[in-house]
Amino acid sequence: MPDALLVLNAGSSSLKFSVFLDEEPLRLLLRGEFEELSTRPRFVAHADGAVISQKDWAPGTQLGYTGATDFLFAWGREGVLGGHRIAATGHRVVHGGMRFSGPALVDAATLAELEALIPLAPLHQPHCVEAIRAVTRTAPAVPQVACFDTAFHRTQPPVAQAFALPRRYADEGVRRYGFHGLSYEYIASTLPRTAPGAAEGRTVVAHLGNGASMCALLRGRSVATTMGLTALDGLMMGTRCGALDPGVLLYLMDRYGMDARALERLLYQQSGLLGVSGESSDMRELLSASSAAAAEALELFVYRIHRELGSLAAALHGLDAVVFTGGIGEHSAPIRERVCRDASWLGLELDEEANARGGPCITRSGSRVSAWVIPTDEEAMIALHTRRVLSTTGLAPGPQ
Ligand SMILES: Nc1ncnc2c1ncn2[C@@H]1O[C@H](COP(=O)(O)OP(=O)(O)O)[C@@H](O)[C@H]1O
Ligand SMILES: CC(=O)OP(=O)(O)O
Ligand SMILES: [Mg+2]
Repeated sequence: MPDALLVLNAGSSSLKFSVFLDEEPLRLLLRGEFEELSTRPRFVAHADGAVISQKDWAPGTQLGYTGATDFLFAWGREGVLGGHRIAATGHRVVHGGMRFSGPALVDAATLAELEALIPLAPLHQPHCVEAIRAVTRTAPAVPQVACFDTAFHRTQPPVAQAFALPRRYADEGVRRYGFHGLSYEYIASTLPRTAPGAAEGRTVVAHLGNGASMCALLRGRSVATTMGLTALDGLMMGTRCGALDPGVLLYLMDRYGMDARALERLLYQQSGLLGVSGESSDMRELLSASSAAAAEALELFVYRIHRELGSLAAALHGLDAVVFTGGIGEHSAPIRERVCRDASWLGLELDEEANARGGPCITRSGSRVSAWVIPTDEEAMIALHTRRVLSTTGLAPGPQ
């Protein structure tokens, strides 16, 4: 009987999980999510498209990532895994800093390094560190593998990773890292099958979810991306501001006496779609809202994507294809349509019907630049990395 691989993706307020069977190719057994972990926790698990388990906690319950992980392992022992043993847990870890350019087996030293990177990803890193600690406590014999959002971008040329700051800051690691790398890596791995021209050429992938970024791929390798040292830079996001004149920070500090924590709250949690609309960080809600502020938030969201598309096309010295992915990129035809219309000067001719259908190709047959909708799967990428690390470190379990 094949072993199971558990994948944990700790987001800013949710914990997504998947269980894959270690077959060739990997087979998804079930997946699910905990939402609103510190306010109104909910758990749901799906298998073969149907809900197999659900639980709601009382409003105000502080389940947290530790409580969620403990619950998940206890639930797993109730028979839902059909006797498959969990051979390893793979985690999405947002920041790998300078040290990690590929997945790594977690030990005490690795965990300490991940913890030291918390200030660089305050919305994400504390949660994956907490999930790793919880698994260590609940299932100490299960090996854990950290898979980094930053790793895929380490192929970028030095100039794309540089800030124009005095050199000593770069030497201590103040440079552009980029994120959503597991998503981009997954998309790059599917291109030869789904969009062969894009796989061989100059492609910009737009990962548009709660967090949003874009990546320039040259023959499937990252050469530039919109996020930087932290997951704040680049596009406007659900609650994050994206690119900002650094002078704004100086102004806010002088004018309002804001310190680092106050700026962190403002830039990570109160800005973006939420800040500009004053209503919601959720794209679905804004698309159905009627206020002028919601319309302005959408206009700015699309404008920023278009501006970054031009910039990444410049980094690629041209453009052959655009890929939309992430919750918004995969599901919002109106946002894709607005971006593609703005990008018509690049030679992108939208096929409205194909776009309304959700693709995969959403441009007309003669379009010089093609555009695609490709669902991402960060969890599958993590499972693949986890399996590889297990086999290269000799931890892959033998027949049972
Ligand atoms: N049908 C849809 N139309 C428009 N936006 C959608 C749709 N479905 C999901 N979204 C948006 O996707 C975003 C969440 O993206 P997702 O990639 O799931 O988030 P996360 O970054 O938390 O993984 C939300 O803004 C949500 O409103
Ligand atoms: C890095 C990042 O922004 O991740 P997410 O989209 O999950 O918030
Ligand atoms: Mg995401």
